[in-house]
Amino acid sequence: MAGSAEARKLVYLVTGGCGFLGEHVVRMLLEREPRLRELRVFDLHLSPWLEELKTGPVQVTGIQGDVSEAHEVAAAVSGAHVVIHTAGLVDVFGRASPETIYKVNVQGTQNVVEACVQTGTRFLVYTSSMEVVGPNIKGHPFYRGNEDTPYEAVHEHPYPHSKAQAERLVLEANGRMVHGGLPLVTCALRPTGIYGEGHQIMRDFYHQGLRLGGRLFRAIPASVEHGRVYVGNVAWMHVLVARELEHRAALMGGQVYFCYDKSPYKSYEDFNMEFLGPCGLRLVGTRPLLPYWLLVLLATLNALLQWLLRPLLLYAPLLNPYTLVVANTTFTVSTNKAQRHFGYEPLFSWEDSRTRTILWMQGMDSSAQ
Ligand SMILES: NC(=O)C1=CN([C@@H]2O[C@H](COP(=O)(O)OP(=O)(O)OC[C@H]3O[C@@H](n4cnc5c(N)ncnc54)[C@H](O)[C@@H]3O)[C@@H](O)[C@H]2O)C=CC1
Ligand SMILES: CC(C)CCC[C@@H](C)[C@H]1CC[C@H]2[C@@H]3[C@H](O)CC4=CC(=O)CC[C@]4(C)[C@H]3CC[C@]12C
Repeated sequence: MAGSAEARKLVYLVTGGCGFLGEHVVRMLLEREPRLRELRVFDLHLSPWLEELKTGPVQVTGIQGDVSEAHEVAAAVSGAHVVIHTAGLVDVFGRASPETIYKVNVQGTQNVVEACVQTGTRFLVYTSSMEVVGPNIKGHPFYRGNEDTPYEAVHEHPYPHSKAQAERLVLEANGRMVHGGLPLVTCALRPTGIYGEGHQIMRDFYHQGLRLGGRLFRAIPASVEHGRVYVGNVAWMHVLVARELEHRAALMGGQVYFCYDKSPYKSYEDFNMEFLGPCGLRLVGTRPLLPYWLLVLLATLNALLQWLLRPLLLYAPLLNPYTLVVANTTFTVSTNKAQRHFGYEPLFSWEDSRTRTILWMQGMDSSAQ
C-alpha cells in the first residue's frame, strides 16, 4: 500500500526548492517518499519545470516568496509536517552585500525556525555547509576529518559567518515547544563542495575553458585535497534525515552531519577534470603555472578592483583572496556518522555520479550549439 492514496498523508516544504540542490531534493522526495501528500516548493523565483511535476499523485504547490519576510514564511510553513530549509544566498564572490547575505541566510533561517514554532511544525532539516567549519583563513588543513575533529573555525567572510550563525540558530531550536505542545526536532547537514547536474560553477569553468581554446591552467597544487559530494547523494541524505527525524528524535535532534559519498579525494581542479576532460578540455601543467605569491597578488588586485568599480559596475571574478584560500587549503571529510545514526548509504556510486554529471555537461554543450 506504500504510495497509495491512504498512505499519502505528509506535507513537506522545501525552501529554495528551485535552486541547484533544492531541485534535486524536490525530485528525490517525489521519487522516494511514498508518504508524501503535498510538496510545497518555496523560492524567490519559481522555475518552469515545476509545472511538469504537477501531473503526478503528489500535490506540488509552488510558492513564490522570500525567506527574509517572516509572514511569507509562516504562511508557507503552516500545516507542513517537515521543513527542509535549503534556501540561501551562496556568495563568496562579493556579488551581494554582507547585509543581504545575513538577511537571507540568518534572518531567513530565524524566520523558518519561528514559523515552525508558531504553526506547530515539528521537524526541521537545515542545509548548512562545510564552510561553517572551514577552511579557515589561516589555511589550516582539515584532512579527512569528521564531525568531532577539533578545528579552529574562524569566520571573517560573510557567507561562512552567516551559515555558522544560521546553523547555530537551528541547533539551539532543537527541543523548543512548538504550537500544540510537542518539541521541535532539528538537525543540520553540512555538504562539502556539491557537484552534479545544474552546477553553475562547473558550467563557468567549462565556458572559460572553451574561451581559452579548450585549456585550463593549473592554479592549485595537485596535493591539496578538496571535499566534493554528488548532488543526488546530498539530496538523498536530506530525504532520509527528514524521514528518520521522527523515529530517532533523541539520537538525531540537534546533531550535525557532514554530507559525504564515495567521490575521490582530489584537488578542486583535478576533480573538475573528471567531467571537463571527457567534454574535451585539458588541464595544462602538473604544477601551478603561477607562483602562489602572484596568485595572492592577483586575488588582492581583484578585490581592490571590485571595491573601486562598485559604484559603476559589479566586478566579481572567481579568484579573490577568500576563494584562493578555500581552493588552496586541504579540507576533506571521512566519517560514517550518517550511516550510524540513520542508515545512510550513498544512493549513487562514484561511477554513476560521474557519468550523470558528464552526460549533463555534454547535453549542455549540444544545447548551446
Ligand atoms: N553549492 C554548494 O557547493 C554548497 C551549497 N550549500 C548550501 O546548500 C544550499 C543550496 O545551495 P545551492 O543549491 O548551491 O544554491 P542555489 O543558489 O542554486 O540555490 C539556492 C536557492 O535559494 C533561493 N533563494 C535565495 N534567496 C532566497 C530568499 N530570500 N527567499 C527564498 N528563496 C531564496 C534561490 O532562488 C535558489 O533557488 C544553500 O543553503 C547553501 O548554503 C552547502 C554546501 C555546499
Ligand atoms: C581560480 C581559483 C584559484 C580557483 C577558484 C575555485 C573556487 C571558485 C572554488 C574552490 C572551492 C569552492 C567552494 C567550496 O567548494 C566550498 C563551498 C561551500 C559552500 O557552501 C558554497 C560554495 C563553496 C564556498 C565553493 C565556492 C567555489 C569555490 C571557492
